[in-house]
Amino acid sequence: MTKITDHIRNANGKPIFSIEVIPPVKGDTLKNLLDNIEPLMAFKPPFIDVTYHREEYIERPLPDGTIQKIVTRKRPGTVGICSAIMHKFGVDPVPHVLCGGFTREETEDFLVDLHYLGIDNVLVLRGDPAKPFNTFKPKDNGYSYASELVEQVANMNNGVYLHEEDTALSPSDFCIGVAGYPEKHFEAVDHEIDFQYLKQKIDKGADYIVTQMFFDNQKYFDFVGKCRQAGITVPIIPGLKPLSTRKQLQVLPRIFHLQMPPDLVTAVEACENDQQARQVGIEWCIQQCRELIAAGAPVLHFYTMGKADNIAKIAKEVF
Ligand SMILES: NC(=O)C1=CN([C@@H]2O[C@H](COP(=O)(O)OP(=O)(O)OC[C@H]3O[C@@H](n4cnc5c(N)ncnc54)[C@H](O)[C@@H]3O)[C@@H](O)[C@H]2O)C=CC1
Ligand SMILES: Nc1nc(=O)c2c([nH]1)NC[C@@H]1CN(c3ccc(C(=O)N[C@@H](CCC(=O)O)C(=O)O)cc3)CN21
Repeated sequence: MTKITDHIRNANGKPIFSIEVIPPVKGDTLKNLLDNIEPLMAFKPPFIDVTYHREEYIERPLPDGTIQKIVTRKRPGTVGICSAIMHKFGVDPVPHVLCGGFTREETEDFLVDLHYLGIDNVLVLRGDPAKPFNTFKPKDNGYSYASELVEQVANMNNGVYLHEEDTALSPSDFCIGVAGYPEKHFEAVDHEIDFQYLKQKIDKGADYIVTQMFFDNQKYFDFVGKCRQAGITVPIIPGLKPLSTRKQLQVLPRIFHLQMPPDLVTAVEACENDQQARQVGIEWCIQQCRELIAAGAPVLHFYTMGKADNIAKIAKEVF
């Protein structure tokens, strides 16, 4: 399996198309997901990210007045989907590996499974709070920050597993991606602090950065400039999501803590229906892509969390 950093190197400056998919809700089949991304294979993504979704908590009131807490998982199957993508399309999958919901030992087992399958690329994240909570809580003996998980993966790459009683284990060879926030991670007190923690992830062994989505390229350019100034030399991949409904004008800033450029707001507000908004989202994203490519972005990474027809239209214009 080729590392993401090698895919970038092998492209020799030619921009790469890549996508991110979300596992279907349990009970669904993989077929819809694969059918959806099949048309995008024409644009030859060398890798596809598959998100990971931790457990959620449901609270069920009981007749005796107490509350039963039920733990459930809405979107299981990340590793299976990675394997399917690898074998159906011959594309390198990049599973997301989270701190949330995992002990260190469970993380080690997860990474060992990936290694068995020949999956050597991972995106290492802290992850979101478990629904319905709004603060992140690590599991007992789990990690609070992505940098700690980066360190564990980097240790495994050096043949150092969690427990020294496990002797003579082979080193893994993971290429490690991490998340970066051009508009600051919402929990960070200020840009400076957030930036120090990003630097920490790189210093502990991360090989590249993928950004949170943004709609104003200047945010990405400023972020890259700041990284370079701070001595971060790894590739910085822009993450892009074409706006696709009118509602997203409010929803996306709320979920992902980003600003919508006034021109995009005006254009979407002038739309009479979601079909028109989807078209505005496509055109906006095409402009973003052209400018990013001209500025030398190594990869354009698309968050295709459902229907991918808009991504196909964008890729057709841009690649
Ligand atoms: N489920 C998935 O596949 C994906 C999830 N995400 C998102 O990733 C976000 C958080 O993940 P990461 O960026 O990997 O987290 P991170 O651990 O790098 O940072 C999380 C927050 O903690 C702060 N922080 C980091 N290190 C710290 C330290 N040592 N001491 C104090 N504060 C520290 C950061 O400034 C930031 O506010 C979540 O919002 C999550 O939803 C992003 C992409 C995909
Ligand atoms: N905080 C955070 N959590 C994540 O899981 C996450 C990020 N950020 N940033 C990078 C990627 C991108 N992700 C996503 C997740 C959902 C949509 C999405 O399109 N969601 C809905 C809107 C929200 C809703 O109504 O639920 C959509 O209809 O487009 C996009 C990107 C997942 N990843």
